[in-house]
Amino acid sequence: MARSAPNVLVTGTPGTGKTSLSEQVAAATGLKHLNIGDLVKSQQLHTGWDDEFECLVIDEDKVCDALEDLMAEGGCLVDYHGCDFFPERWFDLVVVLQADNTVLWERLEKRGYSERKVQENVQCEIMHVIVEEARDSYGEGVVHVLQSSTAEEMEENVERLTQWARSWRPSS
Ligand SMILES: Nc1ncnc2c1ncn2[C@@H]1O[C@H](COP(=O)(O)OP(=O)(O)OP(=O)(O)O)[C@@H](O)[C@H]1O
Repeated sequence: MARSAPNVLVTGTPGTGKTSLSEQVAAATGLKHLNIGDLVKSQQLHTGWDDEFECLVIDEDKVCDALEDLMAEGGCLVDYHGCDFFPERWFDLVVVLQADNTVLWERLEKRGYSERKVQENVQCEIMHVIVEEARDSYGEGVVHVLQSSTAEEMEENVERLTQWARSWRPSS
């Protein structure tokens, strides 16, 4: 069955601005913002805590099961720092946010992350890990990389995604 509204994935290294962007686009378009980190916690879609990486270990199968019906309906804005385990067929647009390394370092430090965790995330950004993951997992025309270091860039990204969602039409 064809979706009546588009599904968008907003991905990128932690701290690049996925949640801030998704909240504003959802408010402007009526798309449903699904913050996967929050969903994992509230619905216990994990297998426990990883001491080494200082995070919950997400149960990818459970997350996909929990999302399947919503994604089939369409109109979802999925916000998560990984993207290779979602079915490719779910998304009409995949946005990868990137931020300047120094800016990202400061944002993560401000959150109270340990120095090691900040370093690992900034390293991930430098190596373009999520961009590569997105390009390996989704079609060329679907993946768009957007910069999100400044408030102006955030504003432009909100505007771009809002316009895109408003002009999207189901394929016949
Ligand atoms: N383009 C931007 N300009 C200025 N500040 C920004 C920008 N993007 C994000 N921020 C700020 O950076 C911080 C992290 O943003 P946010 O929580 O949206 O990131 P995230 O990618 O969703 O992180 P996580 O993956 O950990 O949930 C917030 O304080 C937010 O206000």
